Amino acid sequence: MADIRGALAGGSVGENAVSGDRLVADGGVPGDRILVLNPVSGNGDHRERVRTLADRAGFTVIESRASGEAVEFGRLAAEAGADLVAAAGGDGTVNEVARGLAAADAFDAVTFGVVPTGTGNNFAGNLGIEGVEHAFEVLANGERRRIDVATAEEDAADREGSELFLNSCIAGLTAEASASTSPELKDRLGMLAYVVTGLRTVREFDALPLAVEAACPDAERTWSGEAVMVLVGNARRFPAEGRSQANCEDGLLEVTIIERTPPSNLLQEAAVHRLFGDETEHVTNVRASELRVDVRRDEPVGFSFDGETAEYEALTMETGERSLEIPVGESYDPDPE
Ligand SMILES: Nc1ncnc2c1ncn2[C@@H]1O[C@H](COP(=O)(O)OP(=O)(O)OP(=O)(O)O)[C@@H](O)[C@H]1O
Repeated sequence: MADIRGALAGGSVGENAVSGDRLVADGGVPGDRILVLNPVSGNGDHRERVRTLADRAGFTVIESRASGEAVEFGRLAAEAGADLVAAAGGDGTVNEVARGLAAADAFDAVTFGVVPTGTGNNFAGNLGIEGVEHAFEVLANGERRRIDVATAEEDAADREGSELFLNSCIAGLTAEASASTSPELKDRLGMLAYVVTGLRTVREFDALPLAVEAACPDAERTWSGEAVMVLVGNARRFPAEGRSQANCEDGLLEVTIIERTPPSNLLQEAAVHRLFGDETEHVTNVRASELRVDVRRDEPVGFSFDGETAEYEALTMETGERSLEIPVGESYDPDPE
């Protein structure tokens, strides 16, 4: 508790003076509702609106000032005893705050709220949360479901790397694809925008020699070969048609492996959509409770976890079934198929 009071009082959280002063003056628990706000997500025009609605709903607002800070604030909020911690931002901010809750080992103690103020807001969309005002209605009255949380651990001996994703993980993302994905395309296609850009910019030497091992409900499955990307969905799947929301209460990851094909086949967005069809020979789809992705070359590969990138050589992913309580919108479907 001292930590978050220190953060609030010490001015390390930007313009949180009003709530911070009041809470510190109280000398008590800094509110049982804390909202971590990314003021620059999306087009950055949501700050005052979110603050007003959050204030009405009784939240203490903490603003992130830099990348990564929302992880720390999520952890501090949970350690301070908050029982409702919300993230206002895009998928990246939601991911950061959830990582903070994980670091505090607080998934069983905290309800997590999502206020979509990012560019793609893919995770919020998959939970039926349609906008900022709607998010506050959902926080007040939405049905509270327990959602799977996916983790990825590095397979190195020292096991230093550990990641978390709520929505999706993409393996094989080049730095250029990640940097050159336009906000317009992200807005239109969500995470698929990275895939489209990735496939458009893929070059001969970008092929990924991969070995994939998947623990599927019926059997172990293995795949090896040259891939362009591996898409792993927790709340998101990558279908040819129909809903892109996955069942995110089943303890399973939706895995799509896109094999390398001649680049000319991958240039059109329509072709990318076709790629996800079941009939194509270039795509493998499996559902897995655990997935190991092993890169069979010397340099590491770019992975995007809910849009935040990091490099690894080998990762084992799994889901914690129904590990985090989140209020969801009316259109959320626990079993979208
Ligand atoms: N004050 C800040 N200044 C600069 N960057 C920040 C700040 N606070 C957070 N960030 C970073 O902003 C990045 C983008 O945030 P986020 O992913 O939430 O929004 P987005 O990219 O607009 O939306 P989406 O991921 O849904 O498309 C994250 O990496 C986050 O760490």
